[in-house]
Amino acid sequence: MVVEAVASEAAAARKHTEVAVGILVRHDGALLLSTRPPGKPYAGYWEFPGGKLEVGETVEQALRRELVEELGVAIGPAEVWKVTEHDYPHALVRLHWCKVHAWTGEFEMREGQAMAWQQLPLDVSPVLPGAYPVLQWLSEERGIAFVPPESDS
Ligand SMILES: Nc1nc2c([nH]c(=O)n2[C@H]2C[C@H](O)[C@@H](COP(=O)(O)OP(=O)(O)OP(=O)(O)O)O2)c(=O)[nH]1
Repeated sequence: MVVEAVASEAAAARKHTEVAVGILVRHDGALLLSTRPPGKPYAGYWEFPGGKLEVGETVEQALRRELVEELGVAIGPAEVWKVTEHDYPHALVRLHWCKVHAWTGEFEMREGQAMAWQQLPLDVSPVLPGAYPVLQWLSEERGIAFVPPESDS
């Protein structure tokens, strides 16, 4: 159908928003999640810390900047582990996921978020649907089943 063809061309032409995301892993394996601040799309949803790349930034640079801005911590080395995409009504995002095992500084919620160290399976919800694939992989690494909630996707 013509309308569908036009819609899919529009989707194909839609520009990706590049996002750096940090999976902070504590010595006991717990993962850091925080809530999205008021005023942003999906406010109150749980997510891994991170944010959009600014012009000229690498993923690692953006992640380092975002974690200082949001949490007040300086991260050690961060390499991209997985890259995923999610098509939200507000944006088509490409998520660059980095596992981070070292950081310095005290956690300070600089944007009024809540934070929680979580073992898998998570006991916080709702979680941003764009994070489901990595939750699946992280769960597989630990031999745990992950079932994405159907209502949020
Ligand atoms: N930080 C983060 N973003 C995620 C995750 N999963 C997921 O789909 N996203 C999406 C949601 C947003 O569309 C995008 C991140 O953009 P953002 O608006 O939070 O970034 P930002 O802090 O740079 O925002 P801004 O205030 O500068 O606009 O990535 C996740 O686990 N963590």
